[in-house]
Amino acid sequence: MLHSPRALRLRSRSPARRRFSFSLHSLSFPFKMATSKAQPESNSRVLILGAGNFGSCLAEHLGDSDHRVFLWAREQSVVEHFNATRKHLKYLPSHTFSSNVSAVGPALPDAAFINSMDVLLFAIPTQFLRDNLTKLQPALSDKTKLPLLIFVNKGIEIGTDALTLEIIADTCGADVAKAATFISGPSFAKEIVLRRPTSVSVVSFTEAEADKTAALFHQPHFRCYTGSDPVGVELSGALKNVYAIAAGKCILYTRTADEFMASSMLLTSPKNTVIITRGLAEMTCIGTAYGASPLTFLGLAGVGDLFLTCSSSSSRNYTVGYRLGQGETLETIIATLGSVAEGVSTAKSVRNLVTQLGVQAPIAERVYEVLYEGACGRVVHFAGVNDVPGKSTGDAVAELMALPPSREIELATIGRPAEKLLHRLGM
Ligand SMILES: NC(=O)c1ccc[n+]([C@@H]2O[C@H](COP(=O)([O-])OP(=O)(O)OC[C@H]3O[C@@H](n4cnc5c(N)ncnc54)[C@H](O)[C@@H]3O)[C@@H](O)[C@H]2O)c1
Ligand SMILES: O=P(O)(O)OC[C@H](O)CO
Repeated sequence: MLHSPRALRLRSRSPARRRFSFSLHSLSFPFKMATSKAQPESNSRVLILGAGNFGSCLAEHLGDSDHRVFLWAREQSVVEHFNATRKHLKYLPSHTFSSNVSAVGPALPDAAFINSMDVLLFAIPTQFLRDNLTKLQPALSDKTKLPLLIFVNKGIEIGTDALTLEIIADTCGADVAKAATFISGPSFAKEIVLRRPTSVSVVSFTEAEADKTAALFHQPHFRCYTGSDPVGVELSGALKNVYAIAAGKCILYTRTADEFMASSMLLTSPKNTVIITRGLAEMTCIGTAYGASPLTFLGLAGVGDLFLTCSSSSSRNYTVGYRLGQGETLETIIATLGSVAEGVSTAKSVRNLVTQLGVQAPIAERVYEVLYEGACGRVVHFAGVNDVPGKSTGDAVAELMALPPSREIELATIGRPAEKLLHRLGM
């Protein structure tokens, strides 16, 4: 029997958790900051910016919990079709959305509309966030009346190598960045709509904002665990996408003559155990050097999401790797994927970060080289023998295999990027 989602949600809600297990670099931050308006338990007015896979799914999730949800879509046809049929033209096309979800757009909502919201949820791919926040900034200028600000994108901005926290600080100021909350973790959009059990990390520099976000989202099939390391959670979500491309790409080698080499390196059982384990080590090294807590990478947003994304053909990033392995070009894959795979752009920033931080991340570097310097999925017949100029997937594997022995994990806590960021935020 299906209980009413709201009844279940209210019944299962645990007392607000007040104790955070970790503060960035074990510091506590006794600063004054803007926090959002008090949130009602239900009937919040929520504007979701970005009506793609995830924005649409989260609209349904919150609509399910008795909130009044507005979904901003950039396409007139999506807005009209949604409001006429309660169906989305592109994502979940056969699903009928809750009656308390409606679409707005295609223009960005104006300041009066924004100011009537309790919650703004950004489900826009990372590369487009700066532009949209710049346009919305005037509506967010009164720091005493900020809505709850939630970000679910998982990527790093190319060109600047900025985390979302920095993009928010650049466009809307330090107070808004400090109040922002980030949701990340193993969560496929469609599975949330199907009410499959999902658990996520919900983090903010401002504990009260993370608590409000958790209360807003928490349902029996959607558990929220709060935390205070947005830098680590952001890096986790962005980096796991790069390793998912590597994991998808492994499939190539089951059918080629260099199977032996690949299988000894990558295709143990389960197939991508080594990618996941070494990927986690690389993520933790990069994150710790950046200034995040190594523990964050052991959480839902870290190993949890890495494991899911590296193991599932439902993942767009894994699919990119898989299709590269089938011999398709990156251009064709991007043009036909129908949805964003953040790892493709994030691989560029990760390469810069790895160089800047001086850490070892050979898998991430090989992913970059295969995506941008190589044959993009052209099948090579023998490892190390390339049939086209540039880095092939076979060469990448051969290089990884040929690395000298090294320590399994070595964490350097340089922490300069995070320190710089905290300083900018006045923390
Ligand atoms: N799909 C998932 O299961 C999932 C889960 C967790 C996190 N995420 C993250 O959420 C973010 C969005 O993912 P998605 O799956 O919804 O992607 P998507 O490709 O399905 O949708 C992207 C949306 O962004 C919109 N968009 C494109 N260009 C834009 C611009 N210039 N300005 C504003 N909007 C623009 C598109 O119209 C579309 O509605 C990504 O960072 C992704 O990593 C996705
Ligand atoms: O489809 P992907 O690869 O973007 O993964 C979606 C989510 O991040 C999984 O948690």
